[in-house]
Amino acid sequence: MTPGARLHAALDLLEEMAASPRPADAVTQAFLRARRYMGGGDRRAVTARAYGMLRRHARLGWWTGDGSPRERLIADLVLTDGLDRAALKGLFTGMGHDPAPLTAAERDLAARLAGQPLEPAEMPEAVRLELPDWIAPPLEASLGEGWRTAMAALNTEAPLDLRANALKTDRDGARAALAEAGIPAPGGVAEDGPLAPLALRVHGRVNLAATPAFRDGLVEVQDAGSQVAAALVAAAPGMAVCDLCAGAGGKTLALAGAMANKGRLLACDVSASRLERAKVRLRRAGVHNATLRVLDAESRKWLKRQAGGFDRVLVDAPCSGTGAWRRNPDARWRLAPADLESLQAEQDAILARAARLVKPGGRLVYVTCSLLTAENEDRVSAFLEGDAGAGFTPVPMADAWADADMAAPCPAPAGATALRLSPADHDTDGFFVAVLAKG
Ligand SMILES: C[S@@+](CC[C@H](N)C(=O)[O-])C[C@H]1O[C@@H](n2cnc3c(N)ncnc32)[C@H](O)[C@@H]1O
Repeated sequence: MTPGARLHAALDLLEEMAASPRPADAVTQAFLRARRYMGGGDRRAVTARAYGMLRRHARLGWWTGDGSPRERLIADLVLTDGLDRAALKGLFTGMGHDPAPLTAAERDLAARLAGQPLEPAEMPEAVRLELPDWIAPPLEASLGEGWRTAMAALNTEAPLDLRANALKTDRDGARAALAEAGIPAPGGVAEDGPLAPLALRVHGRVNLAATPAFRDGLVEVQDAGSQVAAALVAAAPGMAVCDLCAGAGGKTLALAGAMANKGRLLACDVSASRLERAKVRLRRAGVHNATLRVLDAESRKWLKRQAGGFDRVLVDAPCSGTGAWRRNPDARWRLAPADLESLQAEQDAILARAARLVKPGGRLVYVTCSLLTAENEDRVSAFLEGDAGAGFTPVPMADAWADADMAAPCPAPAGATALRLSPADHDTDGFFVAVLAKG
């Protein structure tokens, strides 16, 4: 594809994203599936432009008066790439698959923006930080002094983190298997990921799904922060463990590894389709001790019978996903204040349901990928103060960390009863973990 044709394809992708209620990654997958003729370099260039522009969405909107995807693209080429009029003309030729030549109004826009910085001093802070106005205050209140740095880190591209599957290999074995498949680039090595003992980190885009290391279940894609959250469950062989919001099984897989396939692992979710995806991943990873259960209207009685049956119950709660904005840069624009309110009610209800499943002497582990106190500390406090939390006490994070057998030192401050991870401070996605013991 010519450079102009790549821009045209990026524009088509951005227009599809703008018109679709679905998340950007789902739209991108469908877009690329429908264009199998595109080579690897073209795909990378097209998605890099589209995702880069998603990360600059508010700033480009500010400059273009919430302009169309095409106006934003022109603004991006001028403000980010520093292209001049002649360079734009060379891309917008209208020939072959290049985009149509600039109109008079578009030429005026490019002239107005020429030589301007992407972030001028007069740009409002929420725009500069790529935040919807309503969420800036609660994020600032939740993160305190370093919130601007945290927001900037949250708007960068996330690396690809993998977890070596302890059921099949160790970290060095997985690294060697990846290297054999040319991952990362030939001659490079997958470095150790932060904090989590089985984490490997790969920079740049790679076709992981095509490697034997992935197909044979030696590695799974999982952010290092998510790996830490799963490790803090401190699941061990022979235990009964329930992953109540298992989704597509990211943490279930890690729990199965920690249990060495021994004991009972129950993975539940309200979404049958996510559990279907978990099934495929569990099979590939060689997990034999997991049972999957879709939670529906009929499940109430069944769950009652499970009361007091588990050494560990993990609640990886549905949440705002603010901590994962590096991976889903469009998510911040799809979140509304009302979502946050209903999520908190859901989190309280799931915690109460989970509490009944824990054995005396067992643990309830509450996890979100949110950075907001309202979904984290406030939910744990509400739980402990309410009837559902009677008999539960928070485990000091240093103790939970020691129980999880982590090699790295505990990153939580001394005396903390919860762990907060963030891209700025820990180089992971944002996560919150609280471990609660049942007396
Ligand atoms: C953060 S995601 C889970 C991610 C998953 N644990 C992983 O590591 O890949 C939250 C999940 O909670 C599920 N969920 C929402 N409401 C639920 C409920 N009432 N009970 C159980 N699961 C629920 C959602 O379908 C979603 O899959």
